[in-house]
Amino acid sequence: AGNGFQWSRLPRCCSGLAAGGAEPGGGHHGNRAPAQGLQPQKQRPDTARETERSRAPTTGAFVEDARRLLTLAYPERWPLSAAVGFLGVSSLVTMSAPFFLGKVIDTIYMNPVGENVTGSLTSLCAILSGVFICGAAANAARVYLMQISGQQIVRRLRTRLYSSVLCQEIGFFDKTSTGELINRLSSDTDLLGRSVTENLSDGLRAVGQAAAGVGMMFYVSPQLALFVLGIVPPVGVLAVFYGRYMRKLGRVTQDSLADATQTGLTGNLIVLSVLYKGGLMMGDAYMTVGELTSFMMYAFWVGISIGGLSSFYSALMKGLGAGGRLWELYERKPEMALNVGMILQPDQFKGAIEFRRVTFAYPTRPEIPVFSELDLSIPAGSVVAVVGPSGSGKSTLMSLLLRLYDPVSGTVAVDGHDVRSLNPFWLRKNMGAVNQEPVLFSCSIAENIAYGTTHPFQLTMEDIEKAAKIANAYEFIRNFPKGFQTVVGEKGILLSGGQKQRVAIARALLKNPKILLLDEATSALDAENEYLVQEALDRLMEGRTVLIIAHRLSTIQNADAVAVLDQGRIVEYGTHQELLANSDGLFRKLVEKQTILQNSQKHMLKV
Ligand SMILES: Nc1ncnc2c1ncn2[C@@H]1O[C@H](COP(=O)(O)OP(=O)(O)OP(=O)(O)O)[C@@H](O)[C@H]1O
Repeated sequence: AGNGFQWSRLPRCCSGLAAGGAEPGGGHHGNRAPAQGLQPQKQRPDTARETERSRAPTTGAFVEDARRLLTLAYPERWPLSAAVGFLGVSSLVTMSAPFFLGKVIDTIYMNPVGENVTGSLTSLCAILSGVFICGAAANAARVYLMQISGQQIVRRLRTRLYSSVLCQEIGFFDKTSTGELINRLSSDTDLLGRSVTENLSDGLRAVGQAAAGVGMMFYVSPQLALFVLGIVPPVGVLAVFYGRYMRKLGRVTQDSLADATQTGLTGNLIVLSVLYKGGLMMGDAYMTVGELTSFMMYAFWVGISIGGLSSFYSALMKGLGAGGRLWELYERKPEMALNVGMILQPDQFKGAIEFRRVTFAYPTRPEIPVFSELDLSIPAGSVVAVVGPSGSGKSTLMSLLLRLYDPVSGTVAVDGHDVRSLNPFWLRKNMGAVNQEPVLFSCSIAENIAYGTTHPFQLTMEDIEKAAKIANAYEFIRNFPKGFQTVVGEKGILLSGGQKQRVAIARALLKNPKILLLDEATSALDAENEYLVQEALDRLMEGRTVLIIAHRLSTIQNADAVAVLDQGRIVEYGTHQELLANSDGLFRKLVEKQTILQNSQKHMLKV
């Protein structure tokens, strides 16, 4: 770490897709099998919980969701408790305001004519101003604490969710779109975070204020309070019928207008009735003007609080809805455990590969088999080129070998061991992959080269430079003003195709895998770049078992054996010469097609 890299910035992709995609040091799963001989494989996790979640929501599920929410908020219990305390103070001040404002009005009205009210009015208003300022300060403290706690909860939630996403099997990403995952991570976490903080405190405040408001209405005038409570239900019923009638009259799009009219009508009727009854009571000297004002203000607060409760309810439901989607991802166990299973000792690990009667279909298309009873053997240390028409499954062979997917039947074996029994983390650590579009990350070239090695902390700048030299990448990297510290942009966008490939080759060289998977998908490299990449690849291939998706005749000619893939099986297998000798064979036809293509290109160039 002393050479200036920011290791913490290296992406920790659990799936290990890139040439060096394995996570150094066992990652955060921590259940890495000890490196001694064969280790037993653990049971595959069940997905029962997932099925359970997809059922219709029940009271049990609701309670369970609420429990999860509370667990999430638990680490923030102290700031949240303080916020609830401040909430109590500010609500108390808010709810005492109408009472004291009523007193101020009575002080003004009730003083006998000619008496100086300045003294008592000034002190009352000064005290009240002080109390209101304290209430506002308590409210500010509540908002601050709620915001901070909410952000902490969202951060924690996002971190957990993100690592859960990284640990899923590849099939999961075939089914789930990136946009959906980003939505889960950004807006759903935000909704949920807010529902346990802001919405909950708003809800608490609404309940508290409604209860206090009703209580104070009774305190100020029990008679008027009883009268109001007596007329609210019938007026409410009236409003519902009126609203329905409006809806029938209007189109569906005018629903909100009908609702608004209904609310306005209900409120106005209630205010009118309070003024009527209160006015009569004042006339009979049962009530002062200040008391009637206080009463009206409390009635308003009760109305506002009940309105707040309904928006709190809808916000809470939104939060719970977002939670339902989040927990599913949060608790999803990958169908393929990442870091359990056998690890082969160096003396047992030779790198022989065998596909035995493999039948496979992608999980998203189970009805379309890619392979049916496919057999292929690749002896340790040999180079086997796979050729075949587009879509015949050449890349799929590699995916099965990396155990990104499991076959439906048959086995994929490394040194005689079914890859399902091997530790995927270990397996991927010992496989390198270089393809036309290498996976580069938006960090420095040095970090990209070092990514995926077993002990990145022990690497020196010399190691990285040496790998870059062998990969024919050193020269172009040195020519950048920042050299190895050049940041390559998202997916390495600031590098050319050939440069990206050479960085990927340097990365694979450092990783030093026993098995190499090459996909030389027809790339649009110019002659010089192609030569440099080919030379680097030749160096990389030395002394390894290589499975190569071949497009160039030169590669096919140099391979120890060529396997021709068609219709889900290996239809021809042998050396280049042997296959070429079969005039009816598919290989011969593929080569002829390519030769024709090359001739036509030559012809076009001459013209
Ligand atoms: N993730 C996936 N989910 C579903 N089907 C897939 C997936 N990846 C590939 N396929 C399908 O599987 C078949 C084999 O694809 P594959 O990419 O292995 O072929 P290929 O021989 O490498 O093709 P090419 O030479 O064009 O790259 C194709 O029909 C393809 O549409």
